[in-house]
Amino acid sequence: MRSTGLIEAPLATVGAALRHTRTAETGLAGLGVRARRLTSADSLLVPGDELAFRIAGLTLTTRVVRADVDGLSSVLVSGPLSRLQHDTVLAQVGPRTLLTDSVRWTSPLGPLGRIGDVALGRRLVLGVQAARIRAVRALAEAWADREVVVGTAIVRGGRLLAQQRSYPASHAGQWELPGGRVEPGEDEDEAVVRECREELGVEVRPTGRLGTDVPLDNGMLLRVHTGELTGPEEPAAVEHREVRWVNAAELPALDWLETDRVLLHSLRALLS
Ligand SMILES: Nc1nc2c([nH]c(=O)n2[C@H]2C[C@H](O)[C@@H](COP(=O)(O)OP(=O)(O)OP(=O)(O)O)O2)c(=O)[nH]1
Repeated sequence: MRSTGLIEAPLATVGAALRHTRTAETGLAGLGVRARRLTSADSLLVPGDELAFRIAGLTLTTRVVRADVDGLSSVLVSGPLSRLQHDTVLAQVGPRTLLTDSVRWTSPLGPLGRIGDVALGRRLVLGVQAARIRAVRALAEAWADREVVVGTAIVRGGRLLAQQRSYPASHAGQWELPGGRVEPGEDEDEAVVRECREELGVEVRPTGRLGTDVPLDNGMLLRVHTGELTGPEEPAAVEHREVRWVNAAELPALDWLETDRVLLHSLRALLS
């Protein structure tokens, strides 16, 4: 079953809304479907997260297998179906984002199950898809006007540059990506170049984007760009406690800011 929706927000912002736990939980409440996250407590879903859905007295559990800027996929872990595959694919269409949601499932009951599919399953799935698209649209369109904080993923020789905060006390010692607020009159690439100069004393060329946006508690959106060093300077900790090049295996061991943890799978993919 396939449903589509056009959303007035950039791809990375729609990707974040799609990953937001609230989309799964409250988006479906109106249909009598109760959704509950079973694994991590982060606000954005990450691969490996499991969700339990209660529908008409039955429980169905799914696991997220992909959560990236181009969409979200999950598969059945347990429940009264023999197979379930849910894929949401996102594509940028000018300033908007096209969302295509497909659900494929196999009923375990043979011909009898197929009758049930037509009578109940299809109507329910269409309702669920419409509710999800409404929930994603509401969040993404509300977030689209937020101020942006750029983060920069600089990679060299299979290692990512991470920096350790020295302030405020609540975050001192935690790791983040170089970056900061986009200032008035500046675009995101310019902010990446300026922040890397100020924080690391290096020249960086922005090369693209990574992962979905991440909503911050301060009402802003964290948006990660990729970049490469173009000059001979070595990155130095100007305002930070330390800078470090980390490989894919070392990545999860650092004490990252909570917001950055939901991007680790995208950063790891960049290193491999
Ligand atoms: N630079 C950066 N900021 C991040 C990351 N993750 C994350 O939540 N943030 C947050 C921390 C801050 O609230 C905000 C970044 O703002 P900023 O770098 O201008 O730093 P700040 O608020 O401490 O302000 P300032 O005094 O340095 O100007 O975004 C990240 O990976 N890199």
